[in-house]
Amino acid sequence: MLHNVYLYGGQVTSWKNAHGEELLFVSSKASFRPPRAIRGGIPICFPQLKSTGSLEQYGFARNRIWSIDLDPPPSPSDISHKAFVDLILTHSEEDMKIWPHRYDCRLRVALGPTGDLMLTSRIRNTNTDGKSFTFRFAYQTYFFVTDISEVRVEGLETLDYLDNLKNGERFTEQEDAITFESEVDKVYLSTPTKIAILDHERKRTFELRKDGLPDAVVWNPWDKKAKSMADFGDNEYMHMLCVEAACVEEPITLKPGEEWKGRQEISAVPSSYCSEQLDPLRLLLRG
Ligand SMILES: O=P(O)(O)OC[C@H]1O[C@H](O)[C@H](O)[C@@H](O)[C@@H]1O
Repeated sequence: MLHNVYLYGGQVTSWKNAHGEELLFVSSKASFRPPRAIRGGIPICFPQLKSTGSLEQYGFARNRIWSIDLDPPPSPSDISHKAFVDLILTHSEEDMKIWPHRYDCRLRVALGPTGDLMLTSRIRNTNTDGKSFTFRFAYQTYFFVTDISEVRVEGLETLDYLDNLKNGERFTEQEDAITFESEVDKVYLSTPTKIAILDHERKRTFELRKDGLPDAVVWNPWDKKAKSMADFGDNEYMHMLCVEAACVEEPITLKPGEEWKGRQEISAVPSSYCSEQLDPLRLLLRG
């Protein structure tokens, strides 16, 4: 059996392991109304996050039709990818009325030799008027989990975070590991490059590795908010967790001709996975 990945527009909507098990969450109430993003999978959020600017919530990229990129820039990792597809989104006349910039937003979706899902985004400023632009970005990844109350996230302990449920106020995480018993909507700042999501019930660990994306959003709407969302089942909050490699606190600025790159890789491994692997100091000591 092969590892599988499915795409809908610029959004990964399914990622299956070699046993055919779905690893991403997609709501049973997700509404497929192209080009709108659907509730689940991995929507790409660009150039705005939340309602921090004048654009639609989380920017327009997740609600656009992307094209196959027939002329992607060469990538040093080409040979190690088992299978990949290159997509591109560029400025449209319509979007330039709301965000007056020219850009190439490229996305490579690749499956590694052991089924890892690798997403690489490259955004280039192609403005011809000499103007820089500024943006934020997130891979809004919905992981499928068996039972949220049995899930633990490691790698974010002791970090500072902005709590979206408290008007974005800044706090420091006090818990040894992050567990879930109510609504959570936090932006962890300057996070390590590896985060682990342990699904105890399924004895499975997702390992998320990232590059170029310093922050990580952790979100679960829990029961009350779930009921208020039209495209989300009342009890589906039990089976999902968003952990999003993102660039939230410090936006990225590109001058004309400049390019930014942000990567996210996720693996699903059996839970003999050890949290020690996340501790860079112990890794260094081990040499
Ligand atoms: O409904 P959406 O615009 O897709 O947003 C869904 C959720 O995404 C993120 O994870 C945010 O941190 C949440 O505040 C938001 O509610």
